[in-house]
Parts: sequence; structure tokens; C-alpha cells
Amino acid sequence: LVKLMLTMEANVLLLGADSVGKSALTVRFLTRRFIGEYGDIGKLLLFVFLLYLVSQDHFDEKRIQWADGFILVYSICDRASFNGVQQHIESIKATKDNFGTEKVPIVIVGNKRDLHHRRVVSSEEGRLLALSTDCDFYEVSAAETYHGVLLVFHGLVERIKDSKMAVKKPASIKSIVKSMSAVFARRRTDSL
Ligand SMILES: Nc1nc2c(ncn2[C@@H]2O[C@H](COP(=O)(O)OP(=O)(O)OP(=O)(O)O)[C@@H](O)[C@H]2O)c(=O)[nH]1
Repeated sequence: LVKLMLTMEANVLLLGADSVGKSALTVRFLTRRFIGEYGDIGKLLLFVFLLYLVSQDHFDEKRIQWADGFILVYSICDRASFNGVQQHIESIKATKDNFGTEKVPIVIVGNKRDLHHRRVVSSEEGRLLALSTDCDFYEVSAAETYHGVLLVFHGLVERIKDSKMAVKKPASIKSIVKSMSAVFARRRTDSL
């Protein structure tokens, strides 16, 4: 019995306005714990670590090109952060389009779901934005659960896989045609 392990490396860029929870989501995903649970020294170490991992919220083409997938975060308690997501989507699509890339893997995340008493952006608004821009949508609480955050990253990985397969498809059809014509060419020369 042979077991095949398929692994995939992907660059993921988290974008969003200040304080929407980008660091909290990343820390939750990587350590299963909420960023607020760490003591002062823990927070300092995490901060240094995240300096390497979390990209800040300004755009440049290189960073967008670098990324295979995007997590666009807003807070359900912050309308301006939600409005910013639309602009991010437009910039990403415009930049990726320039390079002829297929459907861009983007996941929209409404964070701070636990603060429902302070909610100003409804779930429907988030879902509609995702529908109209062809992105996935999740509402989560980095403060409360690991599972929802895990689903976000898994959902994005699935999208990245799909887009990589879509890019590869024409090449593989080409290679099938090539190998078939090689077989027929050999048969023709064999029968001569
Ligand atoms: N109640 C609640 N608070 C959260 C949640 N996620 C993050 N926070 C808090 O929101 C604040 C900002 O979170 P960060 O993770 O630092 O946000 P960020 O987007 O990385 O912020 P910047 O560094 O400004 O870009 C912190 O006080 C977090 O503890 C959440 O799901 N619920």
C-alpha cells in the first residue's frame, strides 16, 4: 500500500483597516489561542513574530503579485472597515488582471462576531458583497472560537487549489495531445 502525501505552499495576504483583528485571526489560526490570552512577554514575542508574517494595510503591486490568496478582514462593529473591503477587492482584481491571472482567490471575513450588541454591518451586507464580487464570506470571532477561523483558512486553501488547477488545465490537455501524437507517430514509423 502506497500512501501519497500531497502538500501545497501558498502565500496568503491579510488586509483590512486598523484594529479589525488581522493579528488576532493569524494568532488564533497558528496557535489556537486568542491574542488577548498571552501575557506581556508572550505578546512581545508574538509581535516580533507577526512582523514577519502579517502584512500591513497599504497596497503595492509586488505584494499583491506575491500573494496566491487574500483574506480581507473588516469588523462588524466598524462600517468604515467594511467600506474599505470593496476598495481592496477592486485593487486586487485590477492588479491581478494586468497579469492575466484566472479567478483570484479572495475570502471576506467579518470579525468580532461576539460583539453583536455593537454590530453596525449586517450579515446580509457581507454576504451580498461576497456574492457580487465572487468571493467567499465568513463571519467569525477571533476572540471566541478556533473552528470558525480554521474554516476561513481552509476555505481559502480550497480556492487557491481551484485557481492553480484552472491555470494548469490547458497545459495538461496540451501534454496529453502531445504524448498521443508521439504514440501515433511511432506506430506510423514502426509500420514502415
Ligand atoms: N471582542 C473581540 N475583540 C477582538 C477580536 N479580534 C480582535 N479583537 C481585539 O481588537 C483589537 C485589535 O486587534 P488586532 O488583532 O491587533 O487588529 P489588527 O487588525 O491586527 O490591527 P492593526 O495592527 O491596527 O492593523 C485587539 O484589542 C484585539 O484583542 C474579536 O473577534 N472579538
